Amino acid sequence: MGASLTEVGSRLAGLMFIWGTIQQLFPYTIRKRFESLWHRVENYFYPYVQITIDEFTNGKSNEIYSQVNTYLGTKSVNKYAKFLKVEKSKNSKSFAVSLDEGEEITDEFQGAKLCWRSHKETMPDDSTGHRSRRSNSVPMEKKSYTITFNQRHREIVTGKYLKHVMEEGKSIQFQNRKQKIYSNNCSEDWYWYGKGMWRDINFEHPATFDTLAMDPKKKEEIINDLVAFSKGKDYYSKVGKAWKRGYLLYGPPGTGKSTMIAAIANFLNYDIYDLELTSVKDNSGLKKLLMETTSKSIIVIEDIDCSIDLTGKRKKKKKKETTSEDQEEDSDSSAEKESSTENKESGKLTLSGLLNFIDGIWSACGQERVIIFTTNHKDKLDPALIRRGRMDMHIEMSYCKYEAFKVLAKNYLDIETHTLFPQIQGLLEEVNMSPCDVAENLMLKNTSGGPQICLDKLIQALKEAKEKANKDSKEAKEKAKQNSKKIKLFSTKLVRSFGSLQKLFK
Ligand SMILES: Nc1ncnc2c1ncn2[C@@H]1O[C@H](COP(=O)(O)OP(=O)(O)OP(=O)(O)O)[C@@H](O)[C@H]1O
Ligand SMILES: [Mg+2]
Repeated sequence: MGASLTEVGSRLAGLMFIWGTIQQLFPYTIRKRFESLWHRVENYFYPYVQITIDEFTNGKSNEIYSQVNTYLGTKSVNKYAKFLKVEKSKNSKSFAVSLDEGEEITDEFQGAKLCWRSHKETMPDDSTGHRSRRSNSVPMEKKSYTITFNQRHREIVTGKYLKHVMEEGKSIQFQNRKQKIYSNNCSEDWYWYGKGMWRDINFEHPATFDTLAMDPKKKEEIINDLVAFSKGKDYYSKVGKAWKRGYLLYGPPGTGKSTMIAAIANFLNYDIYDLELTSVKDNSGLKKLLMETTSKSIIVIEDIDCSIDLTGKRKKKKKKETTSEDQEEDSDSSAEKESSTENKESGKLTLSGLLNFIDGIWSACGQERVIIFTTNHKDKLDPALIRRGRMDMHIEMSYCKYEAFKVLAKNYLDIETHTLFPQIQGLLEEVNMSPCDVAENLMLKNTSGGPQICLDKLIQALKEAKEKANKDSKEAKEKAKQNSKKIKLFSTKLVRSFGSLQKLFK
């Protein structure tokens, strides 16, 4: 296509000269006829349309250019283009390939053949106002891509193909970017790259669903739910729901709630916003934080029962400092009753503010978002906070059972079976031990020892835990017995004194 263009150009110049003469010599109606004839002749000799995509438009970087650049980079690898460039930016996981200047590549879409060409012009010194601000050794460059195609494919290209290129480019860029974890709770001297209310750092947690120890059926259910969610754009818009999903992870400490969040983030390739509610001043602060989050992200509130007082008052920062008073208040609270009074309270973070954050009208300001709460005490949470629709899936992270142990044994010791497994299975049915504690025993600290040493260590720990549990339950029974004796003694004394009182008054 490229070689014939010069030849066609000289023919066109001749025809333009003829057209100029016609315009001067003939009246309007005749000129109109010539005009339509001219277009036919033009289309006969050169039936192509060309679109230019500049790197910058009106001084601002052109988003389409970068998406086209990424799209063509992946195409060029398959299409055997000869002159390529490789770049790696700070925020991407791997390098990106792109076409070198002057290189051409062809593409096909729904029967249309398209020719892409990369261009670079070095701008003269006085051509731009920005020139003076730049170092003299770095000349200003104008980069662009052109796409040339037969005009009969104009509709396909402008209507569908360019959209396809942009979406593909965007998706490749998204997959290739480094995941981030954002926090709203950082000291002033914390090292950070971002601006605004969130501070970010690269997220590089190795947890995946393969390394997560839990019941395989439950795991599969969660994975299926996540897949359905991530592919659910059309479904959510069809049913008129904001494209978001809430997960409540609950269970004792060390059962893998935080690990599950990391596994979900890695599975979906989403960024994480770790929201520390104790650092949020009031409801409007919460709204501002929400507005600064991006789509395709997970908003996490860990230990939700310790973060905000359900009566609307703020709790103390340290999570373990819940007093008995707090607990009483919690159990009495009801979100529906509160919301009316809380809304009147200004300058505070309230439960109704949090409910609005999750599924109020503002929560739809970004798409494809997952919200995750974690708690050790599901029963302490207000039902309004975790009702379906807000927290769509309630996932219990439980003590380590045999199936979960097998995952840990494979991850930590690289074994799928062992003669000690049946004994461990029996013990795990009797003893409550968190995956965290099981994993600690499986750590190969002395590599020469092999799996046997770790499994023996685990059996020993399980036996000790069993003994302790038996002892504790015996002590508890003994205490209960003594208490009931005391109560009996007290009640007989009470009956006796009541009897003697009755006699006295007779
Ligand atoms: N289900 C699990 N699968 C794999 N590893 C686990 C699992 N549960 C715990 N672990 C291991 O134990 C460590 C602690 O787990 P994690 O922080 O996820 O527990 P948690 O439930 O969030 O605890 P807490 O309630 O105290 O926040 C993790 O670093 C991980 O290595
Ligand atoms: Mg945790």
